[in-house]
Amino acid sequence: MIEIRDVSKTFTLHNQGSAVIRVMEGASLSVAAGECVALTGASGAGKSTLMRMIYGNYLAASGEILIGGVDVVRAQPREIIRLRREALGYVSQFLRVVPRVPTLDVVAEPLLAVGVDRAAAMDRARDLLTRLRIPERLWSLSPTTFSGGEQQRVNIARGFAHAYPALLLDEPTASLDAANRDTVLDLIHEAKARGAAIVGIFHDAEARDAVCDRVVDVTGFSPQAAA
Ligand SMILES: Nc1ncnc2c1ncn2[C@@H]1O[C@H](COP(=O)(O)OP(=O)(O)OP(=O)(O)O)[C@@H](O)[C@H]1O
Repeated sequence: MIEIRDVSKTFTLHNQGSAVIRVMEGASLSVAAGECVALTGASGAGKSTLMRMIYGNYLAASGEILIGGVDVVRAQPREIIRLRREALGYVSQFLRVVPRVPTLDVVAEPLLAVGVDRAAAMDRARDLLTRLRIPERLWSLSPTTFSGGEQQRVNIARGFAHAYPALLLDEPTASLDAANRDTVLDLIHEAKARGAAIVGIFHDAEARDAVCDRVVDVTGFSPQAAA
């Protein structure tokens, strides 16, 4: 479901004499439906860079990144937007808060965007907010004023609302208390059980071991390793 073939990445530093730095070469990885793969490697090894290339925020210099048949490397912006709406979810620790939109709508929005009817979308949003222990009195408010941890949990609820076939997780359990961390691990297990292909970065080794089937060290994709 997520197929990465021979991907390389360079950065051109335009403010430093257009210096070109090669950060990745020969990155290949295949993640099947129902599988969760953790990216590991020391700080600076390229975990976030690979995740950003899969999501289409960074453009790979060469290679292919196939998500449900769409090659993210060659896709037009319009196709990437559709892919993100329908097939490719991304859960980070941080919520991009839109002022004045109530929390329930923030969580239900990805479902409404794919045509789920409003009542069903709201039911799913309520269920997720309850499971992630966001008090009901906050549901009608915008998360703008919420605590960091509350915003993180709203973001997780939003990220798990729609059943994306491919899911990227960037430290989804970081700084959560034990009960909410367990809920997130349950949500990951449920996503796997319905067939999601998942790639994640987990600094929490216990959480990683609880949900991941495999670990891939991106150090193996560094240009030195490929040389
Ligand atoms: N926008 C950018 N411009 C230039 N270099 C970048 C950019 N993004 C990442 N890099 C470089 O690419 C390399 C990999 O960085 P990346 O953030 O992917 O590492 P990481 O494994 O996610 O690290 P960490 O665990 O610290 O988050 C680093 O050498 C970094 O300096």
